[in-house]
Parts: sequence; C-alpha cells; structure tokens
Amino acid sequence: MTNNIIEVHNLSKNYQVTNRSNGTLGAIKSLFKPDKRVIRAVKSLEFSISAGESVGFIGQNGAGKTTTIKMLTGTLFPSSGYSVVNGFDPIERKKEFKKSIAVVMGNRSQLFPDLTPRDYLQLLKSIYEIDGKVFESTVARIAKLLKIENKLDVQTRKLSLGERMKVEFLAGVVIQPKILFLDEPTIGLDVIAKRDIRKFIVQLNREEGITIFLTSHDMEDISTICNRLIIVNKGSIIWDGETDKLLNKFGRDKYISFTKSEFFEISKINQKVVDQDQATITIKVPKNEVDKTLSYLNKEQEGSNFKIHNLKLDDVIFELFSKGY
Ligand SMILES: Nc1ncnc2c1ncn2[C@@H]1O[C@H](COP(=O)(O)OP(=O)(O)OP(=O)(O)O)[C@@H](O)[C@H]1O
Repeated sequence: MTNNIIEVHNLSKNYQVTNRSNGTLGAIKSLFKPDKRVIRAVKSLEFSISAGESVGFIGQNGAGKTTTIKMLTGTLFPSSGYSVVNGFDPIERKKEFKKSIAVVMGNRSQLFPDLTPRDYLQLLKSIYEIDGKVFESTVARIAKLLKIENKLDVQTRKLSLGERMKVEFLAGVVIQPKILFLDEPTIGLDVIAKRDIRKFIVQLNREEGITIFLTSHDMEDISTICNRLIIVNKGSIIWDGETDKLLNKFGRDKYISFTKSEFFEISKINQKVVDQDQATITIKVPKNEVDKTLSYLNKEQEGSNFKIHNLKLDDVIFELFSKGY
C-alpha cells in the first residue's frame, strides 16, 4: 500500500493557439485559413508526493507550473497521461475530491467583494456540509493564527490585499483539506504579511499534516516552506529532491560580488562568472580559494566593495537554468 497522496503519470498538456495576422486582410485570412500552433506547456510529468510533504514546484515564467496545478485540481483536462490526487481522478471533480483539496492563487481571488468574510465562510459551510461546531472552532482558531479576528465582519472589498489573502487561506483551510495547492500565495504582499502567511503555511504542514504543493518565484517562500523541490523547465522536470540536498550540491562554493575597477580583466582571475553588468560582477569561487582570490583582486586593484556570500537558493536555481536544460 502506497502513502502517495499525489501521483502523476506521463501527464502532458498541449494548448492550441491561432496566430492572428495583422490588418483587415490578415483577419479575413485567419478566418478562412487559420494559422494554428501547438504549445506543449507540460511534457510527460512523472512524480509522486507522500502525505505530509511540503513540495515547491518551481520554474521560470511559462514553465508549466499553473497548468500543472490546474490539472491536479481538476480545472483543466490533460492532453495525455493522468494523475491520482487523494485517491481521486481530478477530472471527475467528485464532491469528496473537492472537499479534500484547497487552492489559493495569489493572483486570482475566489472571494466575493460584496460579502464579508464571515458570510462567505458560511456559504462554504453549507456547500461543503461542515459540522457547525467544527466550523466555529476552525474559523476562530485560524482567524486568530492569521491575526484577522477583527476583519471577519468587514466587507471584503474594504480589506487590504494582505488581509484578503489571509481570508483566502482561512476559506481554504475551513473545509479541512488534506492538500493545499498554492500558486504564488505571497505575490504583491508586504514583508510582514508574507512572513505571517509563510509561518501559517509551515504550521499547517508541520502541526496539522496538510500536504503543501506550492509554486512561487519568491525564494524566501520556497526555502522557508518547502522540504522538497521539483524544478521544471519548458514543461519537463529538471531536478527533484530535498531542498537541502540541492543547496549542499552547490555548497562547496562561495560567491564574491564586487565593483569592477577600470583595470579589471576577467581572464586574469580564472573563476566562473555568475552575473555581471557594466559596473559589478559576481564570481563563483571554491571555498578554499576565496582568500587567495580576494587578496589577488585587492593587490591588483581589480575591484572594490567586495562582498562574500554563501550560495542562496536563487543562485542555485539560476545555475541550474544557465546550464542550458
Ligand atoms: N489558456 C492557454 N492557452 C494557450 N497557451 C497557454 C494557456 N495557458 C498557458 N499557456 C502557455 O503554456 C505555457 C505554460 O504556462 P503556465 O501558465 O502553466 O506557466 P507558469 O510556469 O505557471 O508561468 P508563470 O510563472 O509565468 O505563472 C506558457 O507558454 C503559456 O503561454
């Protein structure tokens, strides 16, 4: 018997799009002879997630993350392959399936602006047939954790973005899901709201055992919340493993960033350039060569404002992508 709460087999999604030609003539031509093209958004994904894991599903813009979440939550049909989520085929959209998952999307609100959060939650209570006592205690507990107890009776349109996101979370969790799908949940929020929400997600995962499937471009979200990362590029998985393992794999090096002097010549230092613009440069240096490299750069006046830092998760991911997968 497997403990997998999500299983994905050979899952693919193609979108068919029509290229529109310019001008009236072009529009008429497109009408009779449409120029169609297929976008292969997700290609033969294969992975599984155990109950209680906290997984970051990450990649550059257009990598296929949202498309994957939509297929796993049953809002989009796969072109081929299938998934099993909580024992269900998502495309059947069974009531028990819908009760077992929650989806929070940072850029798409599911709330009704004219209702108060409490009214909306009452609506969910009826739809999902949540027991009265369980409902009241969950709302009270989660609202306290998210520090929005005094916002439950304010019309939603009058709430700040951060408060609205917290209500989205409360609405997701009130149905007591087993899996929480999060698509960019902290996008556009200030640092305090981001911190509150991250802390809340970690608590849900560690204390209540809710499985987390998160996409985000915010490395702080990923490193705080996720124990495992699945990295996708152009619809395919390029890395799958523990977050710490990924960091350790690249942990033998340090980064040195500095302002280049007018005498600077990269050929003289023989270290890998990670990033540079007109004024500054970041090089990757093996840990045991940091002192030697720094003293050389200083002595030869190759630069100033030296900063040494350990590899951060976004550096690692940048490196993975720059290897040309
Ligand atoms: N409804 C659609 N019709 C046609 N193409 C689409 C549609 N939705 C997404 N795509 C394309 O599929 C690819 C994957 O898109 P998707 O939104 O899944 O990426 P993503 O990884 O979530 O990106 P981002 O980080 O920018 O949100 C992109 O090339 C996108 O343009």
